[in-house]
Amino acid sequence: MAYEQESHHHPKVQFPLDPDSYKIIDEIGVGVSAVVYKAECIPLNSTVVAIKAIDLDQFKVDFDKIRRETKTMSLLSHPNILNAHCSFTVGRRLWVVMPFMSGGSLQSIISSCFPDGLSEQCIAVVLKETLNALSYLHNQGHLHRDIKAGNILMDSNGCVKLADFGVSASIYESNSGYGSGSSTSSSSMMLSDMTGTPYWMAPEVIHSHTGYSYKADIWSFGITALELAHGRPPLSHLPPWKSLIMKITKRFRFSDYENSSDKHKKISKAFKDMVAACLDQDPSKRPSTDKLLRHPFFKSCKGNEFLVKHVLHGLPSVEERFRVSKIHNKANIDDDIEEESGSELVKHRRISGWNFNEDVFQLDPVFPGESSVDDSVVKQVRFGGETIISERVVSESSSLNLNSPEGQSSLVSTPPSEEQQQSDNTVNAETMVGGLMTLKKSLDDQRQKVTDLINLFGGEVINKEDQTMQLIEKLRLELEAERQKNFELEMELEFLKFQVSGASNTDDND
Ligand SMILES: Nc1ncnc2c1ncn2[C@@H]1O[C@H](COP(=O)(O)OP(=O)(O)OP(=O)(O)O)[C@@H](O)[C@H]1O
Repeated sequence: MAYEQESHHHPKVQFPLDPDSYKIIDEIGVGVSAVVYKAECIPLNSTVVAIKAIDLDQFKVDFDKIRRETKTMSLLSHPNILNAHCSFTVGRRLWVVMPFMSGGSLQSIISSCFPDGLSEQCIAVVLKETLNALSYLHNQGHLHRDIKAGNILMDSNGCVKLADFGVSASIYESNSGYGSGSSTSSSSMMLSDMTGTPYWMAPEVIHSHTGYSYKADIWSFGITALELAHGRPPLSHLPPWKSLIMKITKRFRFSDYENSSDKHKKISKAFKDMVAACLDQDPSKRPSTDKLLRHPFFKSCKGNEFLVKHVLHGLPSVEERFRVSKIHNKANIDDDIEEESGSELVKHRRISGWNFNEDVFQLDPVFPGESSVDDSVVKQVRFGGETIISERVVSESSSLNLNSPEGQSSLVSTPPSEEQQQSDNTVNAETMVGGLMTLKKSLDDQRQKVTDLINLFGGEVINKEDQTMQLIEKLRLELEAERQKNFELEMELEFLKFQVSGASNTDDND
């Protein structure tokens, strides 16, 4: 076994390092590459634990690195950080045994019980505790790299802990290669290897000029704030690749997250101001964790009992919620399939630009022919005293045209106005290539997810997909052969021409 078993800390309580000591009770979550179980540790009085089983086949695992990092992580200790009990490999999976947090993740809480988000008072408690954890990590010289509601867990006392730091983080990281002091300097390397969904990713991580820094954690923290407030991260109504394009083309702004369903939601000035600071495009302008902790939004913040009363009270168990969400997801997939066949045209129409809709605080797509794209005005929206939106949307003829091969949609922008050019980086080739690589990765991930789901609900479609792929491959080969033949014929023709002209030349000479 390449990875030695590792008991993480607390020498008093030794969690056993073999799978047989654990009795799996229920599935409580699935991530991109892991399944999370509720289990009992039999030799330890059947202590309830959570086990995250990570599929190692998906990662280029560097066991030495994981071992080193888990050692370091186990030395970290903070009331708002969830430390794993131990970890060991089981076949091709890494089991990370950790305390069971009965409330589950904030993501699972909001998605099943608070679809329109939590109240600001609850958010303040959750974020403050998260910030305590993040501040501790940053002050110890560590980055989290995956701040999101899915990684913030709550126990039965309303205590909030930041998770997915340590073993799993180091796996994802060893795969991603971005990070402090990393020898990976090629941005395309960093991007092509990047894992995870992009909604929480800071623009500079995608652009990759500077790589990941503390301030990228702050960006993700800001996105998480919006996620808690609205029940989902900004742009999540778009597929990940589109959210990426919007960021690459700098079309992502703070207000993009607003959708018409929450337009009546009252958001306090302090909250807007705090989030706007975290989501500054310029990392150096984003506040540090310590500065954030002093922000007025966290003044007169309630305690954990408040969360027990307003969030946990009456909440179904995490396993129950997971069961329901699984059924719900399946229903959604069915809906999508139906919708796809019915309104394909609408969904696959090309988009010629984006118009900022001030009334509903969102970006509306503009379809070719509707010609409502204002191609002369630089739109600016002021928000909390700062200019958040500075958008120039122009007609189709000019510059960047990301036309997907399927002709699904395209985003079009023009060269920025002079004053914009000074402040805005224009999209360069490196950025585009990097971004597209990330995009490809994201699409691959999505494809994998869809494949997994299809497998889960019966594999028939897979065969169709396989057949289609085979057909495409066959056609590609045929096309290639055809091209080769054409080429040979052309060469032959050239040769004949040459011979003919050579012959006539000699004739002339004669
Ligand atoms: N220690 C734990 N106690 C209780 N529930 C947990 C625990 N760890 C994870 N979960 C539940 O399992 C779900 C999935 O966890 P996981 O970390 O795999 O997912 P994720 O962070 O949403 O996805 P990703 O793999 O993209 O990071 C969480 O949303 C949470 O509800």
